[in-house]
Amino acid sequence: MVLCRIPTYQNNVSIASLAADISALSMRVSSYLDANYHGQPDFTPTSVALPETPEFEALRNQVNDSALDLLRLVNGPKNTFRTLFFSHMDLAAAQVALSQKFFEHVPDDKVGISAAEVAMRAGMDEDRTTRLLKMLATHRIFEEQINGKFRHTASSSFLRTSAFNAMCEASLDDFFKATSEMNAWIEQSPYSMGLEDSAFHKRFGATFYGHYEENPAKATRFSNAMNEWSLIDDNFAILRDRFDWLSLTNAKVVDVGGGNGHVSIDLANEFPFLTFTVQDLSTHQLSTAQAHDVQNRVTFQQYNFFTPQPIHDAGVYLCRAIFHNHNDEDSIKMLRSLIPALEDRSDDPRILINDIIVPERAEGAVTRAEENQHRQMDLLMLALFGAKERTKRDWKRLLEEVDPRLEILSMHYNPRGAGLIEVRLNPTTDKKHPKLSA
Ligand SMILES: C[S@@+](CC[C@H](N)C(=O)[O-])C[C@H]1O[C@@H](n2cnc3c(N)ncnc32)[C@H](O)[C@@H]1O
Repeated sequence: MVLCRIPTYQNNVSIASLAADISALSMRVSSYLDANYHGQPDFTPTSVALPETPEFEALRNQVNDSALDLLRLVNGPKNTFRTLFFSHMDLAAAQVALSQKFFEHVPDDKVGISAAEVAMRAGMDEDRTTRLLKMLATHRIFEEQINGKFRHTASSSFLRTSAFNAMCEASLDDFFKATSEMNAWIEQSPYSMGLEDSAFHKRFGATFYGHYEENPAKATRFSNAMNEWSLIDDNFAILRDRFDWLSLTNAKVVDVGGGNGHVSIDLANEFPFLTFTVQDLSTHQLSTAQAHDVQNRVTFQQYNFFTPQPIHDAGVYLCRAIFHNHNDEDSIKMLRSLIPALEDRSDDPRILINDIIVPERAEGAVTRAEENQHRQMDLLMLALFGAKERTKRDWKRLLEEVDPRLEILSMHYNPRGAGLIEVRLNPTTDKKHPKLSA
């Protein structure tokens, strides 16, 4: 007798079971907000900001998984895809609203303003302004009142006031345009990827940073966006708290590819005994540095991280968000450029990698909503740089290939973004016959 294995699906959920989950989870969210004196959010511009604690994030992610599944079941594939595959129209409305400054033109009051007035302030025609505003209002980004005037909601008000709009604009401008070339680029380059072999390069005819060197206004917007992004993915907290800075005997830090040095400046403010050298190739990045109060402890140096590291006496080589925008081949070159600076040292220096550690898959405490955000970053790195975000296994493989003596001392996953990997060069490991790491 042949026994057929019945496939099991993780997907055995029903509308009723999801509704029950959502109900229970929503009560927990609401109680959490009450217990922490947060107030309950609504769609008005004065709505409370949500907490960003790990407990709240975990709840929020679970609600997302269940609520999105419920919508998928209720809508079915046809309606789900109708919305998903046409969502670039929704994004296009936000793209124009950002570049035409709709969020600033609508006043910060309860009365609102007509589409004709928004159009006049934006310097464009009323017809298109109305259509774009109406699309946004379907997402509760602006509210269209019965008298036809548009006023702010919590979401539109957020984009009016938050510096996060620099990241939204960069995403809907350059990133969006580059990503739309992804399939054409893969057809052209099915087996390779890199800075000059990417969807971005195909769209703009230059590498990401090359394009920004030629467009200083865009470069400034990106630099602002990066500053703001660090608030969103919470990677400064992990950098500050998950490495024992106080234990350092050598308090000299080199921030490799440190941009305008904002991370070093923040660390310098937290730890007064540390000194920093911020290295970057871009003179534009280096020129926008604002070290102010800590300028005697934060210095800047132009340096290409594909060439040998010139500073051989630092205690920490910080590499924040510089590998995720390079493919493996380039990342290996960058790390190998550091090795001579770590060799024959009695003070046991560290490499600190502050980059995303992508979960292998959504399981256990990792929700699909959380994995989706990491995967968005992974594919963004693919589109912009022909590069990747890496899983724990990818990081181990990469470091082993650079030099078998590189030893991972700790890895801290961050559900909201960049994690932290502490690495040292273990002098006792045989370069040719490494110990097999666990
Ligand atoms: C994603 S940004 C990260 C900046 C900073 N570490 C941070 O976390 O905000 C990457 C940085 O690498 C710099 N960069 C790119 N190519 C470089 C190279 N060959 N040598 C040195 N820096 C480079 C860019 O100018 C940019 O500032």
